Amino acid sequence: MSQPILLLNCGSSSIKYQLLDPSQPGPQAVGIVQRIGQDMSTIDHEVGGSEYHEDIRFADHTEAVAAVVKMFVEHGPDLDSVVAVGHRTVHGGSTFVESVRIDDAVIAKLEELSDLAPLHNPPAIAGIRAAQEVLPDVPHVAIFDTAFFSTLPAEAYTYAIDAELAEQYGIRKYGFHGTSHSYVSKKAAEFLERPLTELKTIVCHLGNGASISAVDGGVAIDTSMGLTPLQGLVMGTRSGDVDPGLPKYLNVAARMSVSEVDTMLNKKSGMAGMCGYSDMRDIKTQIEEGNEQAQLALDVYVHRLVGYIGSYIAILGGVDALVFTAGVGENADHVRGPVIRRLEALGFELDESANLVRSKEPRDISTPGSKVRVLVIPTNEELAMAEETLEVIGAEF
Ligand SMILES: Nc1ncnc2c1ncn2[C@@H]1O[C@H](COP(=O)(O)OP(=O)(O)O)[C@@H](O)[C@H]1O
Ligand SMILES: CC(=O)OP(=O)(O)O
Ligand SMILES: [Mg+2]
Repeated sequence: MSQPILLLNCGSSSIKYQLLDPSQPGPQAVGIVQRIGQDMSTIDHEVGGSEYHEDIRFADHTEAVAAVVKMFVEHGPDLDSVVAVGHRTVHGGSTFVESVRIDDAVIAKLEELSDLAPLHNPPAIAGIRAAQEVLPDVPHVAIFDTAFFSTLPAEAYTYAIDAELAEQYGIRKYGFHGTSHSYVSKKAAEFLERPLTELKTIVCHLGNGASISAVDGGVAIDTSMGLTPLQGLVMGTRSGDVDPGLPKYLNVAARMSVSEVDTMLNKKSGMAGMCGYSDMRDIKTQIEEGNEQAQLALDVYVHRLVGYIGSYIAILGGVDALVFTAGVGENADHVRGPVIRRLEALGFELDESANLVRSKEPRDISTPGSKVRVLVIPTNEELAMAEETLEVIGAEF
């Protein structure tokens, strides 16, 4: 019996979606809306071997979700037989450590958590509301980015701040992109034909948002994002790590409010802040055209990443595989190349021509002599979300 599930993955700059039927191989439809909120957005919808593309500006995720629904209406498949919808929901806080069926109380809690994920929970809530309007009679399930990191040891998730304050306000490292880090670390073990339980893996999820995790035997032991998805690596528009003294300094020196500083760090920093471009494709073009600011921005991005990789090798006590995934990790050889070259002293050796190969398949881009396997593994958050959705609705049937 056909039981398609609709999966909506609202990222900060994109919406990825799939219609998946667990009884069928491969998705029935797959699509992506990109560059939401930028000068021009795109939507690509793929069904039964046909591809549909439109260039339209979507100011926000509500407009983008409406366009996704329109694609289904115009080009199919019919959404009438959908049995459930799975939504990527970034911040679960301490309330949600596993996937849940969405009701009004869940939405209210997600709204409360919006302050902690201002670029993510509001789009996810917009996606949930829009999808509930189109498909009011089926269960909607929230799958949390934070869930995979609920295993972090206390020494990794505790901030060195006033313990009572931390307890009262739930201040700790939560970690994000967990569905992807979990999926990709399992895929790495499969690709290497080694038991997950014996593998030390570092996963670099480099998209518009970016995070890195240390996974020991399938269990996450550290990750770069924190209380919010702002901490850690350099991202498209987010600063990642800065001196915690910065808000106070800007408050005094530039008379910026806390909220202005927060907006600056989330939306006007990272690659966009340093060189005016948030998209690694544009940054590549700019560097080729001699833009020195773009080159500096890439150098900062690579420097930060190399530092985290070195730190996670130390925390893991060694590493078997370093994995690149998500938009930048899967596609940007001009990011992977400089990172691996700088890790040569630690036994990493890049196969330069393998690094340039374009593919949607998992692949090894290290030389046979490299002490660490360097892999590119396309993430598939939607497939992992489908499994979660089935588990939640299965338990309720
Ligand atoms: N062909 C490519 N070359 C370089 N970078 C790319 C390419 N395709 C996508 N990207 C990068 O991937 C990013 C989007 O990654 P993605 O994982 O889809 O992000 P998110 O889920 O956070 O919206 C874009 O901002 C762009 O920088
Ligand atoms: C949590 C996060 O940063 O997600 P995204 O990469 O989709 O923006
Ligand atoms: Mg993403």
